[in-house]
Amino acid sequence: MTTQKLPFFSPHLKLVQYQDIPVLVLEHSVGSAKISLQGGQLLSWKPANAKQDLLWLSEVEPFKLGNAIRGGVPICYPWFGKVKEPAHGTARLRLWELSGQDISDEAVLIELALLNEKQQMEAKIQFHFTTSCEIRFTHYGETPAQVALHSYFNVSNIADIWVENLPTECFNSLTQQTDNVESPRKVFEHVDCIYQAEYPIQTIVDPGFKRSIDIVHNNASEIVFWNPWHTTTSGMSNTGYQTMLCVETARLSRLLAQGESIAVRIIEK
Ligand SMILES: O=P(O)(O)OC[C@H]1O[C@H](O)[C@H](O)[C@@H](O)[C@@H]1O
Repeated sequence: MTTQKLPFFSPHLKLVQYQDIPVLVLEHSVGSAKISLQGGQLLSWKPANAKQDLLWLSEVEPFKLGNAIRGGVPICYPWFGKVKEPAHGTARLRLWELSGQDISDEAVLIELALLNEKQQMEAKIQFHFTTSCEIRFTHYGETPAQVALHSYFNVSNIADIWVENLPTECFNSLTQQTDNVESPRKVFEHVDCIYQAEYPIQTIVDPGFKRSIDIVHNNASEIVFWNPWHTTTSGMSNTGYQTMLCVETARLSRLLAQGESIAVRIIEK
């Protein structure tokens, strides 16, 4: 991948170009992160001393404007899924603006805004990096909206990991039926299901990477759980599914009201 350097914002934050896509790159003592301005999408988060990225990003991602980036934490907004075109809403395809930053020795806050054609704020996203990373999304539009923080987690091998603290019932989007499922849950086939957000924390246990990841949801109503397995998926190689798992923090049935926020905190243990 070629990167082109653009003007520096601060010693810790710079803007680079990944093919067509402008990307903020943070290098700080709390860790390193990359945020695409298309989509306001966190692409990478590696806390200080972490051996592996917490987030998965497709190794075949073409970084083309107007093409949804496969990996990181896409923001699906103002709708989720294929209820309308484009799938998962327009926010992941649009350019967001850097609207604030606050960088101290112990913490970094980066804020991006999604503006409409009248320069009014439709939505805001705040990334708060400390020893963990919190992503907080706020909806400002008048019309109630859906949102999903569609996190792709980086795992050593999907065959060896499991997820703790999910409910034992979910809606299977593939069969359109409610299923009873095991908890802790392992993934060994195409899975696409929606859980009620009964428990605010899930944990991905990954013995291969010798770590666990806590996923702490705030103000979610659903958790979406997805791995495409061998299903052909745009922007993903045919082995991509082996090293990723999506556990998504969502508001699907209970729409976000104007001014309301949803957040996820990602903690490596
Ligand atoms: O291919 P995309 O539009 O990025 O969607 C990727 C996936 O997102 C969510 O996890 C949905 O539940 C899946 O049904 C969908 O396949």
